[in-house]
Order: sequence, then structure tokens, then C-alpha cells
Amino acid sequence: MRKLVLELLDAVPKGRARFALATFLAAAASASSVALMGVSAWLISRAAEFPPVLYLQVAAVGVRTFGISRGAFRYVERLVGHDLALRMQSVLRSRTYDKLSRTTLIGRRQGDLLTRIVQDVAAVQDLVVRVAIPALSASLVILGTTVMLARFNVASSLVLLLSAILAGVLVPWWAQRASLRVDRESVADRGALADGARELALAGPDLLANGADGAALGRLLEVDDRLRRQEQRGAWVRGVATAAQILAAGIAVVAALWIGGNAVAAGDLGPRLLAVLVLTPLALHEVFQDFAKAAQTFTRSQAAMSRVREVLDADPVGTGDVEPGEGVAVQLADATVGWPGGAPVQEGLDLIVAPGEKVALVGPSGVGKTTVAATLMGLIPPLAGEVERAGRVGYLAQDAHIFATSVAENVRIGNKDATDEQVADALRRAGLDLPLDRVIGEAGSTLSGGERRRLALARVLVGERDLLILDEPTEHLDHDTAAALMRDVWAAAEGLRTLVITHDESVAAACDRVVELR
Ligand SMILES: Nc1ncnc2c1ncn2[C@@H]1O[C@H](COP(=O)(O)OP(=O)(O)OP(=O)(O)O)[C@@H](O)[C@H]1O
Repeated sequence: MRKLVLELLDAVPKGRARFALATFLAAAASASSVALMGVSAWLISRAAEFPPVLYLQVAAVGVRTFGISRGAFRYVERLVGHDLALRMQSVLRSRTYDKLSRTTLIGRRQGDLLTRIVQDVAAVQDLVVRVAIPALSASLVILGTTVMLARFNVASSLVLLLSAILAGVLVPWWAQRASLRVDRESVADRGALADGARELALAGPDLLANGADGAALGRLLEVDDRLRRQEQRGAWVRGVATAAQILAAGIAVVAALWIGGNAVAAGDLGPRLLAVLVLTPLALHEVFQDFAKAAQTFTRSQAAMSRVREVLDADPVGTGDVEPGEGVAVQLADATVGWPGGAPVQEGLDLIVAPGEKVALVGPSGVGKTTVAATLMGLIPPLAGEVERAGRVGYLAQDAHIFATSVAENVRIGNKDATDEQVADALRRAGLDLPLDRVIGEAGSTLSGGERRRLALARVLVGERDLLILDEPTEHLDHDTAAALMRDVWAAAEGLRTLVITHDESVAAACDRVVELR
């Protein structure tokens, strides 16, 4: 994890300098708190002796200065620290998206994957602003305060150092160990909860119709219950840790009173400094108050980062986008196709789609038509043989997803830079007459089946394409709607290489050539 975090830090312009600045500002804010308490204590003690008011001026200015600087430093530290953390998060998220764009991560559960990309990536922010910066800045302040107090009374400063090590190091360390297992598990369980919720939302009607909703809900509630128990355990540990920290602060105050009192009685310490000695530990211990939680956050962030690492380290499957090229754009030569880790689906396959040609790929269900398309698109590598592919592929998937957003945004998935005119043109070519700003329901629920296919087709047509791969374009459509859609498809595909996977004989009949898989 350390390596990944350092990499992210270095990927941010002046990352290390920003980190050092945020740590310095946090230390300055905490030091101002401690100094405020120390100077106030001295001022009160001195004022009790009724000196001429001028004698108190410097301390009064000090109180005001530290009171203001505490807030000012804290504010700027939050700005600098969060700015750095958000930049690191954005670098990590871009890397994760980049990785995902080059791999299919076949077989990954999507709810869990989403949790990794959204929640787990955000853990880097916690790691910077809640763990690293507070821990480093607090160490500086502990050292500084101990050295300062040692100038007045060495024994008292040593007791303060010991109490600070107890409250700021040992207690958070214990808190981290005590809830290590549940904190780690909770990160994976959040992914499991997202998986369960997603599955339940998608399969709700089927589960209800088959009376299986109770069992599915039960499984989800089990995960929810586990998460609640993990939270409870974490909160219990935090409670005990906070009590121990308060006890440590109390011990530091009482010890300072006892040691300081004896030193005053022995004439080794000015009476005015007794209050400084006694009250400073209170301010110092305030610095550690969130450390038990930070220690638990550290475990969770570690677990989250290793889950992100798994995505980043996953073997890329497929080739991603390729540049448009000259000559033969699409060809399978003596290729064996199949899914990574699985058995071959088709062997010794030869397939060429020439410019302007319409080729139908037919065959019984499960024979491997979609697998051939996935191989041609570079989503999966061939198990053997050659695949040649150059140019931009437009793919109309069998189950193309329609997003719950506007018509225009759904179309722009095919070309994010498309202007309104280009979007309208793609819709027209796909034979769909819908306002661009009309918002569509979840998974296209407010559109008819035919309209959903046309919208997905418009998405394919809005970009510059050299090859169109259409997977079952007429599936679930009645005869007339299918015929009308295909008229628009052929008009739009004029001059392009087109590969149509179909069970529809009339679609195959309209092609120049039919390739049958057996
Ligand atoms: N994502 C996947 N991961 C692993 N195996 C898969 C995947 N998709 C399909 N398969 C397997 O590959 C084989 C071929 O499936 P494919 O979807 O290519 O057939 P198809 O000819 O397109 O079928 P249909 O006409 O029913 O759509 C099947 O045995 C299927 O179980």
C-alpha cells in the first residue's frame, strides 16, 4: 500500500511539498492550541498577583494571537490537505477507469466492483487527511511541547511524554489491533451489500413472482447484520480507547500538579509556571482525541487500497481501442475463440468482412456467435490463431443498457463530443423521433422495446465507424417493427463493413454473405 500511496503522491504536481505544507500547518494549528493553553495559564496566574496591567500586555496579545492562529492554521491546513487528498483520489480513480477500459474483468460481481471504484478509491483521502497528516503533525507537537516544558521542569515533561505515548500511540495501536478483523471484513462486506442490493433490485419482479424474495432479502439482511455487528465492535473499542485516553490525560495533569507542586515548594519552579505545567497536558491530549478512530480508519483504508490494487493488477483482457488503419480491417484467420480460462468455443475459424460488405453470422444458440464478436472487438484475445482489427468498431449489444438519463446523453455514450446536431442526426438515421432532453426511466423502462433498440443503434451511429457489429438487432421486436428497424440499419450501414449476428432469416437474407457456425 505504501508504494501505491507514494506513487499517487508523486503523480500530483508538487505532491510531497503539498503534503509537507499540510503537515506543517496541522502541526502549527495544534501547537497554537497548546501555546494558547500555556500562555492563558500563565496570564491567569500572573493576573492573580495584580501586577501593573502593562506587565500582562504581551501575554494578552499572545492569547489573542494563538486563539486566531489556531483557527487560521486549521482552516488553511484543511484546504491544502483536502486539495492534495482529492487530487490523489482523482489520480487513483483515473488509473482504475483506465484499467477497466482495457479489461473486461469477466466474472467480477458488479456491485462489488462499483464499491471498489467509488468507496474503496475514496479511502486514499481518509488515509491522507485522517491518518497521515494528523499522526505526523501530532508527533511534531508532542516533541516540541516536551522540549519546551523540559526547560521548566524535566520530570514533568517526561511524564507528559509518557502520557502522550500512552494516549497517542499505545491506545490507538490497541484500538487498531482490537478491531482489526472486523474493520478488514467490513470493507469486503460493504461490497457484498452492494452486490446483494443490486441483485435484489434487478431481480425483484422475478423473485416476487417465484416467491423467492424472502430468501434473497434474508441473505441481504445477513450481510447488513454483519456490518452492524462490525460497527458495534468498532464503536465499543473506540469507547474503551477514548476512556483510556482521558485517563492518560488525567494522570498527566495530576502528575504535573504533584511534581510541579513539589518543585514550587522546593523553590525550583516559579509559582506562576505551575498552572502552565498543569494545564498544558490538557491541550496536548486534545490532539489525540481522534487517534483511536484514525487507527481503525487506517485498517479500513489498507483493506480498501488492497481491493483497488487487485483491480489495478488484474491481467488485462483484450486490447482496447486501436487506431484506424489501412487495408483489411477485420479478419479472423484459423482462430480458436473462447473465454479466458474456459474451453474453446469455436476452432479453426476464418472470417473476413470486406469494405461495404454485409455479413450475417448465424448458428444455433450457444454456438459462439457473441464470442466471435467479442474476439473481433478485442474484448477477449483469441485462444489461438490470428485476429486482425483496425478501425473504429460500433457494437450494438444484445442487451445494450439504456441509462436513466436524457435521450441525448444516452446517445453521446457512443461519442462524448457529439454536438446536438450530430445526436439528432444519429437519432434520425436510427429512425427515432424523440426530443433530445426527454429523460428516460430506469433501464429504458419508459420506452418501448423497439425504441430501446433504436436508441442503442443511434449510440452506435453517432460516432465515426469503420465496422458495425450488430448482435441480434431485431430480437424481441414484432415483424413490422423489425422490418422498419432493419431498413434504417441498412441505410445507416451503407458503405461500412457490417457483421450481423442473427436468428432472423429475413435479416440474414438481406446480407451479402452468410457465415454459419456449427
Ligand atoms: N462472459 C462469458 N464468460 C464465459 N463464458 C461465456 C461468456 N459468454 C458466453 N459464454 C459461453 O460461451 C459459449 C458461447 O456463447 P455465445 O454467447 O457466444 O453464444 P451465441 O451463439 O451468441 O448464443 P445466442 O444465440 O444464444 O446468443 C456458451 O457456452 C456460453 O456459456
